[in-house]
Amino acid sequence: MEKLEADEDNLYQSKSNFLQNGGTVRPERFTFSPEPSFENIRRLQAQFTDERDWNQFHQPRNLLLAMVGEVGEVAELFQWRGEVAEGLPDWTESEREHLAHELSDVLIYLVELAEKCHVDLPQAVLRKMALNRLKYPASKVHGSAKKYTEYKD
Ligand SMILES: Nc1ccn([C@H]2C[C@H](O)[C@@H](COP(=O)(O)OP(=O)(O)OP(=O)(O)O)O2)c(=O)n1
Repeated sequence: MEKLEADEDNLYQSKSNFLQNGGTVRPERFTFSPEPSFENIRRLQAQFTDERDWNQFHQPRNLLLAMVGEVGEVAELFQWRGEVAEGLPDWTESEREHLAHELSDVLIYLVELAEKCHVDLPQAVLRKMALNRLKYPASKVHGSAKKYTEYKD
C-alpha cells in the first residue's frame, strides 16, 4: 500500500516536472481539463439512461458491444489516412469535433460498463498503472517498445 501511494505521488508530480525531465527540455504536453471526473460522467450517464428508461438495455454485455462499436467508429476516422502526426495538424475542425464525439462515446460506454461490473475505475486505473511500472522498470526498458515477455531476465 505504501508503495502504491508513493507511485501515485510520482504519477501526479510527473505532470509538473516533465519539461525538465533528466535535464532535457521537451515540448509541452497537451493537458485535459480537471473536470468532469469519471464519477461525474458516471452520474450524468446514469441520469441520461434513467430519464429514458434505458437502464433495462444497459447490461454489461450490451455496453461492451456498444463500446466496441464506438471504437470501430473512431478507427473509421483514421482509416486509409496513413500515420497522423500528434495534434492532427491536417485535420479540419469538423473532423476533430467528429473524433471528439466518437472518443466521448467510447468513454461514456466504458465508464458505464465499469459501473455495471462494479469496477471503481479511477482507483483501478491507479492500481493497474502501479503494476505497469513494476512490469516495465524505466531503467530496464527506456527507449524500447518491447513486450515484457521479450526480456530475457
Ligand atoms: N441505447 C443507447 C443509445 C445511445 N446512448 C448514448 C451513449 C453514446 O454516447 C451515444 C451513442 O449514440 P448512437 O448509438 O446514436 O451513436 P453515435 O452518436 O455514434 O451515432 P452514429 O452511429 O450515427 O455515428 O448515445 C446510450 O447511452 N444508450
